[in-house]
Order: sequence, then structure tokens, then C-alpha cells
Amino acid sequence: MSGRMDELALAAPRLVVLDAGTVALDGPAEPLRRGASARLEALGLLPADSSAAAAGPGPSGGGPAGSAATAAAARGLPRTPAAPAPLLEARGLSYAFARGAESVLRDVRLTLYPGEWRLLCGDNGSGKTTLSRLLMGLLPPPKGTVFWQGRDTARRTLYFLASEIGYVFQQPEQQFVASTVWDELLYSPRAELRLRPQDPEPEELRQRAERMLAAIGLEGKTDESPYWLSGGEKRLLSAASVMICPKRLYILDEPTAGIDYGGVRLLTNLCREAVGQGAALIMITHEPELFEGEVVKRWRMTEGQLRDEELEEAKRR
Ligand SMILES: Nc1ncnc2c1ncn2[C@@H]1O[C@H](COP(=O)(O)OP(=O)(O)OP(=O)(O)O)[C@@H](O)[C@H]1O
Repeated sequence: MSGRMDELALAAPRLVVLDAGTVALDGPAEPLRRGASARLEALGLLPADSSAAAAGPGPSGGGPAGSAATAAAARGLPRTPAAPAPLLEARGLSYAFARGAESVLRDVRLTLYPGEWRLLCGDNGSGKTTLSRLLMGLLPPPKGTVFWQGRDTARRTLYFLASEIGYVFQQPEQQFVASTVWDELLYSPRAELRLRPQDPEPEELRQRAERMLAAIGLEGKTDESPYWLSGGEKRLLSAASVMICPKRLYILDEPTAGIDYGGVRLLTNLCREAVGQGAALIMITHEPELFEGEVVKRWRMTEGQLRDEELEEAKRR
């Protein structure tokens, strides 16, 4: 937040957020703040506490590296830069859709760190979407193969993983739930804030939504049905509707399919901003050349096996 005072009109009573990280309460708002601050913080509408800030923008507070650094600072010890802990790992992940069926994925190993942007490339049918769904928990990975912040995701609920990971589907229509562009964009943050239909959204959220609509060039179409949009506009809206909620990881399944060059630039801006704020990003694409100017690394999927192209290149040198 910049040097100004922002008011969060969460119906009544009101929260007044001062920029230097102070929260002032106007009237009998303590119960509201106690009840809603975690959700407001997760949406980036309140300054995060120090441990959460050290770990990046995601919703679940400080990771091991962040809390260790905070603890060291609290004890007056010099800060030593901690090695970043992986956000996501796959260790020997194989997968078949049915018992006895041929494996779609074979011994996939990967590591993803906070703030890392990966392109996942490969031929049609090579297993990219299947892998991304296993990573998100939309398909159940075998025990001991996928780890989120060091913990086996087989022990995590989809509800928890969805609070940490935003997934943009290959077909935008699979994702749309609202009857206008504006409501679509605000659907997830309103749900996370548990706002009732009659509750106005907080001013910060409204402003963020307006900024995102402008960023994807849809500011003039707030009242249109998402289904009336062009194919490229639908993709941009589905990406923005997920990326409006701060997450630790975003997975985008072929978001560039059918988008023109201008649309790709708008999408790239959204992704760059998310990564700049510390989120990791996995983008499935058949057009890696569109991201040549960005700080991205590539994984390549071939018949269910994953290769890290940068790692292989580094070994060759
Ligand atoms: N629900 C399913 N049941 C059985 N097989 C499936 C299912 N979903 C996908 N497959 C098969 O798994 C393989 C990998 O599919 P997947 O969709 O992961 O590939 P992809 O690399 O994402 O392809 P594309 O680039 O065409 O989107 C394909 O052979 C596909 O037919």
C-alpha cells in the first residue's frame, strides 16, 4: 500500500488501515478484525505479520526459512540468508488412470521454488495436464510422491491446496460461475472473505479488481456475460479471476491458446507481477517462444517423462 490511508468498508463497522503497517479500528470493530483479519491478510488487504511477510505473499504464513530468519532477528543474531525451501516437489511420480492401464506419467521428478516461473512444454498427450492436476490435488497422487512445502500432499485436503494454489483451466468455460465479467472476477475473493451477496466488497478489493480489469483490457465489459467474450478475452478473464487472489503458486493450463500477441503481453504482465510478488508459476504452453524475454525455465514432457531443459543444458556445458 502506498503512503495514504485506506478504508476497508466491510459493511459496518469499519477497519482503517494505515500504511506504515498499522491497523486502526474505527468503532466496535475488534470482533470483526479478530474474525476476519486472517482472510483479509490472505487477500493482501491487510499488512501481513512479519513471519508471513518473510515467507512471501501466500496465505498460510511463514515457511521454515522465513520463521528462522525472523527468530534470529528477534534474538539479535545476524541474519544469514537461508537457502530457499522448495515449495513443491515431485519424487518419482508415476500415474495410470486405471489399474493395469499404461502409465501416463513415469518417474517424474521436479522441484519448484517460490518466485520461480516454469514453462511446461511437450507434445499433445504427453501428460502435461495430468501432471498439473496431480500437483494441485485435482487428481490424487500416490502417497509419498508429491510434496507441498515438504509435506506429502496425499495428507492434505484439496480445500487446503486450493487455498495455496490457483489453477487456471484449459477451457475457460469450465471455470466460469458468474453471469457478469465483474462478478466472475470477484467471485473467489468474495467467497474467501465470506461476503454475503448483499455485502459490498472492501474498497481495496474493488480497486484491485478495477486495476486487473484494466490490465486485461476488459474495463468496458464489466456487465457482459463471460460467455459473450471472445476466446482470448475469456482466457484473460479466467486467468485474472484466479490471480486476483494471492496464492503461493499459480498453474495455468495453456493460457496462450487462441490469444493474439496483445493478449499474450497482457497475460505476461499478470504473470510477471505475480512472480515479482514471490509466487511461483507453472504455465503449460505449446508456445514457449512467446516468453523468451522473461525469466523462465522450461520443463519438457515426453511420453510421460519430464526433463529439466536448463539443468541438461548446464550439464552439457
Ligand atoms: N480421464 C482420463 N482417463 C484416461 N486417460 C486419460 C484421461 N485424461 C487424459 N488421459 C490420457 O492421458 C494422456 C495424457 O493426457 P494429458 O491431457 O495429460 O496430455 P497433455 O500433454 O496435457 O496434452 P495436450 O497438450 O493435448 O493438452 C493422454 O494419452 C490422454 O488420452
